[in-house]
Amino acid sequence: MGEQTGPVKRRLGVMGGTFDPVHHGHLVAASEVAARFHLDEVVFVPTGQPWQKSHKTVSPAEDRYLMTVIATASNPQFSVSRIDIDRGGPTYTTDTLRELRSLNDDADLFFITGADALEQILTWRDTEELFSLAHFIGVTRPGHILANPGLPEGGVSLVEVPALAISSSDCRTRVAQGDPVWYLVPDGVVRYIDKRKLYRH
Ligand SMILES: Nc1ncnc2c1ncn2[C@@H]1O[C@H](COP(=O)(O)OP(=O)(O)OP(=O)(O)O)[C@@H](O)[C@H]1O
Ligand SMILES: O=C(O)c1ccc[n+]([C@@H]2O[C@H](COP(=O)([O-])O)[C@@H](O)[C@H]2O)c1
Repeated sequence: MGEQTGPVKRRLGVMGGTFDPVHHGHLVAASEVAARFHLDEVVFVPTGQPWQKSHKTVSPAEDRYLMTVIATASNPQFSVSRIDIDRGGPTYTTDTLRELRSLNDDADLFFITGADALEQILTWRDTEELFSLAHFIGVTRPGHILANPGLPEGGVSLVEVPALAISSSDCRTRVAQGDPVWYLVPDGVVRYIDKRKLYRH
């Protein structure tokens, strides 16, 4: 009798973030991980309420969602999900991944995170469950050391991506000071920030 093999699973990348605004660092990280890990798709998931940023002012979820749609629209491998925004309440990645698993039962999930976020991951909610829901991929980010801070053996891969020293906070500060953000964020996002007068204080 021949060996029984199940159907080949889709490989779905998940890029969670506040995306206030989304910038080329996010897009390059997603694109590089998609290529290295042979992902079929990367879904960007803007946070609803990022509870660890509750001391900061965060732009309305609809603005962050629309900027993410604009930034990813030209790439057929990228999509954007509203699940964290529509769920309401503080955003926990365990909820995100559970929901994505039930919506994509034909897929294995790969959660993409920068070195700074990976450093903090043990402070997230329900960390024991977290690593059973997806494989985690930590990517390099200028100014942060990419290391596995005691995370489960085999549950995390560390990947070097082209270094882009861009952060959303720096983009917000630049707009507030009247400095350009052209080429730090996609052109459509520059125009959206301008149209909605975001980050001007
Ligand atoms: N330049 C970058 N290179 C690689 N990963 C990045 C980069 N910028 C952000 N990330 C990762 O993308 C995810 C979402 O990041 P987030 O939306 O918080 O952007 P940010 O630039 O870190 O924002 P802020 O400056 O407001 O904290 C996180 O996992 C973060 O580590
Ligand atoms: O699950 C948690 O407790 C948790 C705590 C902090 C951050 N996260 C997730 O980490 C991703 C990056 O978050 P941020 O705040 O750096 O944009 C995003 O998907 C967040 O929902 C998740």
